[in-house]
Amino acid sequence: MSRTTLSRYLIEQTRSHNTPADLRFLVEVVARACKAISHAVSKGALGGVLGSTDTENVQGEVQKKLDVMSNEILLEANEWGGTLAGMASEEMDKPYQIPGRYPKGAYLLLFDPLDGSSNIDVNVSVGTIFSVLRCPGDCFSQNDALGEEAFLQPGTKQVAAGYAVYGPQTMLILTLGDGVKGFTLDRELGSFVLTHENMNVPQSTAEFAINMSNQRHWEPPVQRYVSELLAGEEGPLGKNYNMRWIASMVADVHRILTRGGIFMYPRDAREPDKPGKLRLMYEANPMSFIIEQAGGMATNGQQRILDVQPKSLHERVAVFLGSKEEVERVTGYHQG
Ligand SMILES: O=P(O)(O)OC[C@H]1O[C@](O)(COP(=O)(O)O)[C@@H](O)[C@@H]1O
Ligand SMILES: [Mg+2]
Ligand SMILES: [Mg+2]
Repeated sequence: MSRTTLSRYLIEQTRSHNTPADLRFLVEVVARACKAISHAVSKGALGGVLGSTDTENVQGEVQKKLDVMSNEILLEANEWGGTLAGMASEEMDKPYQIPGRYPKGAYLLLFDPLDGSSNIDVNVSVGTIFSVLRCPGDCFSQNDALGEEAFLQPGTKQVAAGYAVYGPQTMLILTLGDGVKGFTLDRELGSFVLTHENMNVPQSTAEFAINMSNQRHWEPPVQRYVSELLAGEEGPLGKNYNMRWIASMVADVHRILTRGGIFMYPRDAREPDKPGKLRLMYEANPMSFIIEQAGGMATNGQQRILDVQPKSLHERVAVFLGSKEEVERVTGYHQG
């Protein structure tokens, strides 16, 4: 029996679900870039790709060499194809303008080129997260420059989202708004092959993920919830919970997509003007779209993440996502 590659899946989607041909091409190009990033990541010390640069990104974080390389790979792969009006990245201050020599298209691509950078040098899974929006009608200003405003759309407007995880296997997880598919990179074939037909997040779980070292900074609803998880069978939830924290959102979310769980990165008291660590546009929105499409739930404690109206490109947001029962519970604790 022939195997379903990503290309074949996308062509079938074009036929059966009217996925536009330019969106199909866009996803294929992103997948090709992820293959190149996977290749670079796998070289490790042999390829001289480990370690940091002497630059900082707009968030004030020191950039790893692979953060910069992955960003460049994604820009170069996507700028000429004629599907995009512009791109935005966690690693770039301002939106990337499609060079004048290339045709422009209808979509906006946003990405976290390398998620989990702190894990690169210790050979733990990292990934790439991406989100696709339509460029609104008034996308370009009079001088043909693409402004930040075009990107400031709530997550409900995403037409596609996905991530690649560079782990023991390289996988690409994709949603076009019709469920979640998982593809595994066949290195001999050079193609992503459909291996996970319908990814579903179990409704209930006994596994949680949070950076416990921040406990003293959390707000009361999260303090309450996590203390109940830790109380186990003797506590109000009446069961024992296990904990996992990989510190790469892609890897933590991938585990949850595979076997359930709840992932939390709450806002805390350290930087009151920043609601959490994770970025709404590059991390929270695409992951929330995927989790919801897989039957899970994603909130910032107050509301559905996909409904948050972004005010700036690099905005941060608190994140609670995964198995519905637990996300509902901790969200409820925020609401009194
Ligand atoms: O350092 P901490 O608190 O464990 O934070 C880990 C979180 O930060 C992130 O690494 C942020 O992503 P980047 O590596 O893209 O900056 C998430 O992937 C992860 O969930
Ligand atoms: Mg990240
Ligand atoms: Mg990153």
